[in-house]
Amino acid sequence: MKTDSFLVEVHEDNIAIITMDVPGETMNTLRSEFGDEVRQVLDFLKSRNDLKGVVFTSGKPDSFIAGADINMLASCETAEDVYKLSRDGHKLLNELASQRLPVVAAIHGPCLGGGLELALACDYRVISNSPKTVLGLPEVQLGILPGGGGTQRLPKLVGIAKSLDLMLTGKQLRPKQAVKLGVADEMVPNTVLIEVAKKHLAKGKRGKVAPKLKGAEKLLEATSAGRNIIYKQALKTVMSKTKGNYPAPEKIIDCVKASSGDLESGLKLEAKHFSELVMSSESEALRSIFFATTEMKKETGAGDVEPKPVKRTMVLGGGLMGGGIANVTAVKAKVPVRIKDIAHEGISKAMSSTWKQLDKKVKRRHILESERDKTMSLLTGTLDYQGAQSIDMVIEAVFEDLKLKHQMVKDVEANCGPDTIFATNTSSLPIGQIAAVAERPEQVIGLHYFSPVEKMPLVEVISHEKTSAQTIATTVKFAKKQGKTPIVVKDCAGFYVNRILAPYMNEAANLLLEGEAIEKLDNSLVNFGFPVGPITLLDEVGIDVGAKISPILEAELGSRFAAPAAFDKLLADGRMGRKNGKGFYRFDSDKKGAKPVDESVYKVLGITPSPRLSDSEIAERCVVQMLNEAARCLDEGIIASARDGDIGAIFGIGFPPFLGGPFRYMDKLGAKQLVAILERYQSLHGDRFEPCERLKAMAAEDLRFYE
Ligand SMILES: C[C@H](O)CC(=O)SCCNC(=O)CCNC(=O)[C@H](O)C(C)(C)COP(=O)(O)OP(=O)(O)OC[C@H]1O[C@@H](n2cnc3c(N)ncnc32)[C@H](O)[C@@H]1OP(=O)(O)O
Repeated sequence: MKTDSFLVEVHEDNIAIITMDVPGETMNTLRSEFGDEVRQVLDFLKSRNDLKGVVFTSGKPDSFIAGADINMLASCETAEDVYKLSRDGHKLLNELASQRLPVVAAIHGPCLGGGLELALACDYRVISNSPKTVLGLPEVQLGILPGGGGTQRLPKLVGIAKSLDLMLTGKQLRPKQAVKLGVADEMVPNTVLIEVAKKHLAKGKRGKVAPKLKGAEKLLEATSAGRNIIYKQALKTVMSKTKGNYPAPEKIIDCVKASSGDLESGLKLEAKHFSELVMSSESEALRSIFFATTEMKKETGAGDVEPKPVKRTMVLGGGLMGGGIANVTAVKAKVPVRIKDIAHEGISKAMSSTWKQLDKKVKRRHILESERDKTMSLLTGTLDYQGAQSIDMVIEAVFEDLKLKHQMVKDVEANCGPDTIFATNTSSLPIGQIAAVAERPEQVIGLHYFSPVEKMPLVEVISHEKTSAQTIATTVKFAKKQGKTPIVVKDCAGFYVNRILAPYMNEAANLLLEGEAIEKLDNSLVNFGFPVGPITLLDEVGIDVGAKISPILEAELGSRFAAPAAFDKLLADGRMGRKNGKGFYRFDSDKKGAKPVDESVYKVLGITPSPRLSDSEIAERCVVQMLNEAARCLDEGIIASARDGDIGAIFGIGFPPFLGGPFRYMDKLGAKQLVAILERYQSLHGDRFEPCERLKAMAAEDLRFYE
């Protein structure tokens, strides 16, 4: 039998193979409109007494089911609609689970969210050993919880501690991990997936499963007192991470608590919490990030222009940034990269950091030794440009000095091929100025990575006036291969991310000089939702780096960028932050946990801390500076859209994801309200708070950035 999205074939051995293949879609997702089709399938199974079992699989070449359709969730108008959706799903999955035939899910490719919940309602799960196969319940990353029975079925299968870990982090399990945890029963090559799945059917219906637990986990999960310890610890960890800004994790814990009772009550509670979360502003914001990044995956950054292939690359400079860029080029993009440095030490340092990272993965059995060696063979070093003619893209990561960068441009043009792209990883110098000495300025582009390169998801691709569309498209495509989310921004001091970060950091510095204490400043912004506070960030980035960038921004963009003069005193006192172990915090303490403030810094700055403001006042003063500058960037066309501005701030700075980025947050506040706040601060603290024209115009007409 066949419906639009399901094909049921009965093989000679009387085993029914259900293949899900939603027409016209790249990936299968679960939608309420499939309810009738699933019912027809279940009725068909019921009608065939001759059947011995069922295998459920996907017709998509490299994916199983990517979860419930997020668009469908986003279009729900009331919590009641969502509740019904969840309960309808529960009913169908309960029926699948309780019908007389054993069912095996045969999984190859992503099996996420509702996809895994469907698989959990089956008796067994056989998965392919392909790196494309991942299993997980990532709903928490969308600000929701598994609403298809996952909060009840997973704990029954693998225990509560493992379930909480999976659901609270949203992590995706590779095949080996999935089998080890007991989420999947067997891992086999994709070519024999269906055959092996069929073999599991011989075991019949599964019945109740006792999670395979060991040691302390077993002891704790056996008693209600023990389970309470696990819940308490989970809540503590969650709260320390979320600062109460995300409602989903607490509700996940609540549902898992209910999983030790009867299934139906647990499912009802799950549907209730799920429906409230889908309607929450936090989930709306987090969903917007999913939609934006999915959209961005398809964009070239330069319209219809075809990118050129990048088969060979060179990185200039084997320092922290250069080493990181070489790493993602080899590890993620799997493209050969030559690290050119002036000294052997630079090259070997860069190569050994990638070796260490890969070797750790070998030791944890995440990759094979042969994979490590294959990746390492993509990394080579050189002190000169010999053989550089065939390089398609050079990425320079040398010292921030215009003269030096000019020399690099000239060297590359003299030694590489006529089509070689010169990408500069400058964080502050205008690309147009770097390209000024180029014979082929159309092949010069900015490619600004964030530190640590291996971890930070964003890159800014900066075109200057003469950059060609093909250079942009090629660079954007290559950055994506490196696993990055690129935003294309215009050439201006600070580009987008550092430009909106600078006034925020300066405001924190102003507050410090007004007497607010260092920990209080950091805690205020961490409680607001940033991953680290501004003073910690300054220590991490380097006080000297901040001091170098500030005058460039001030000269190009105006006095609102002036860094507090007292900061010169810090440099005079030899304070650069973590890199030289001397900054706002003490780096010499071996105590675990938060680093203590280096109290002597107050003396250097000539201040005595005397906190006056509340956490929210501190956060507001810093954040509105960032918002005002972000609106200016959009107005000036530095970023192409509010969406790019939101993704840039979230992925580059860690702007609180639950607020959806600065533009969505401005829409939430309302332009009128934001302008009023800025004007109040302007009257108190001066013109650096003057609202930009765009915001004033939007306030006058009550406009929003997003429809
Ligand atoms: C009731 C339940 O508990 C609730 C849920 O299940 S909520 C959903 C939980 N699932 C998720 O969060 C997974 C979301 N998807 C992803 O993370 C990624 O798409 C992926 C890892 C599965 C694949 O990534 P990748 O290979 O890069 O492909 P990607 O471009 O993202 O997606 C391919 C297509 O599938 C779509 N898609 C993937 N997952 C989707 C989902 N859950 N809902 C709607 N569309 C989805 C994308 O929009 C894209 O559509 P397009 O081809 O028309 O642009």
